[in-house]
Amino acid sequence: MEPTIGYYLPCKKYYKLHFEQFLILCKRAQIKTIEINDDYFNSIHSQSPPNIIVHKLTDILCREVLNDDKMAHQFLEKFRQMKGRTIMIDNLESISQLLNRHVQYSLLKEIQTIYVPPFISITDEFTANDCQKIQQLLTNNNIQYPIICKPIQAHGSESHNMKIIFDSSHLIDIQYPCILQQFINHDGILFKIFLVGINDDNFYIVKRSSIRNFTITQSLETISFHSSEVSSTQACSNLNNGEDIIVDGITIDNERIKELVRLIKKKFELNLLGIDVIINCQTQQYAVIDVNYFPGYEGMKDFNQQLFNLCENILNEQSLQLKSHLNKTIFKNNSVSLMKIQSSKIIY
Ligand SMILES: Nc1ncnc2c1ncn2[C@@H]1O[C@H](COP(=O)(O)OP(=O)(O)OP(=O)(O)O)[C@@H](O)[C@H]1O
Ligand SMILES: O=P(O)(O)O[C@H]1[C@H](O)[C@H](O)[C@H](OP(=O)(O)O)[C@@H](OP(=O)(O)O)[C@@H]1O
Ligand SMILES: [Mg+2]
Repeated sequence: MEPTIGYYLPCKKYYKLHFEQFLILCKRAQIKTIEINDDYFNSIHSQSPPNIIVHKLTDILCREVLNDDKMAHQFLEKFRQMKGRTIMIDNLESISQLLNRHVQYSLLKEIQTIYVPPFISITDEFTANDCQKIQQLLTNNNIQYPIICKPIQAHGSESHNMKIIFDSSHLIDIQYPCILQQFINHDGILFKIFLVGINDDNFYIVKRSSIRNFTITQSLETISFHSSEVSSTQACSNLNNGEDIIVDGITIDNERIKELVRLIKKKFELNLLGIDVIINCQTQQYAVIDVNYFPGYEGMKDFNQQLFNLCENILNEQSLQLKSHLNKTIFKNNSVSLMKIQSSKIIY
């Protein structure tokens, strides 16, 4: 029977990735593909589940975990019920660890050799309205101005509105629940590391524009921005470096990134990852500021081929395991019948 790959991708993601190219590669390799949607689940009893499911369910996961949405929960349960019969790229529990910035950063911090800029989390109204208390927490955690305020939710439309705050008199501007993180001057350059987990070496580094350096000599008004304004491929913001500031010389050490990728992949047990790294322009320290599940892979020309290779590897492994299982069963059955023959010989 030909193997099957199921997929669930929001429409926007499907087109952005040119996912039809992945489907063509599957067809050429005689791998069946099927879209996983309500129609699929309504007819599921008449078919065996796919060998693999590729998905971006982060929006639905957010609705389930953070908003306690019943419909989202019911939909996700259908995927969970396939556990053991289907390999999910990737596991829903592993992805959930990235949805809340506090959880994500805390897990990253557990990796001793990885630097995450210091942060605190503001999750209750009482603290959010008490600027003195927030300042105390910042001081206790050795966090200096400027700071960056990020929504605690890491995925979805509401999660990319950020603020840069320059002094304690503007702590009133925070929007909770959020994390407040030390702003690191990094010469306005961001490195996006895109990973397709065939092996630890399989990553691709893209350089993007980012927020320019700040030197605080006086109190500044809070700056609000959307992360795509400063770091998307089309970004052209007055928060970026001006054209007169040349930062082309900044490079990143491939070996250090390789180790960072290995550690983060192992920690989160995920195959499709985007890791955002900035380099502190004073200390040269590498800082991980964000880990995204199933990012856009913009700039990586052969993403669909890479994803196909990953799926093909998994299918090959599955079929090897099945063969060895069958061999064992045949061997076991043969020995059972041999024993029967021998025992019947004894009897007769
Ligand atoms: N600690 C920091 N110091 C300096 N700049 C930062 C820091 N954290 C984030 N930034 C800047 O803010 C931008 C958005 O931050 P972050 O990546 O956390 O947001 P996001 O909305 O989750 O991004 P993405 O679109 O990649 O999911 C970064 O691209 C970078 O330019
Ligand atoms: O620039 P990248 O490839 O990192 O862009 C990502 C971005 O990191 C966000 O995480 C988006 O994901 P959500 O937070 O889940 O909305 C991605 O959106 P998507 O529409 O491609 O799934 C961006 O690609
Ligand atoms: Mg993110």
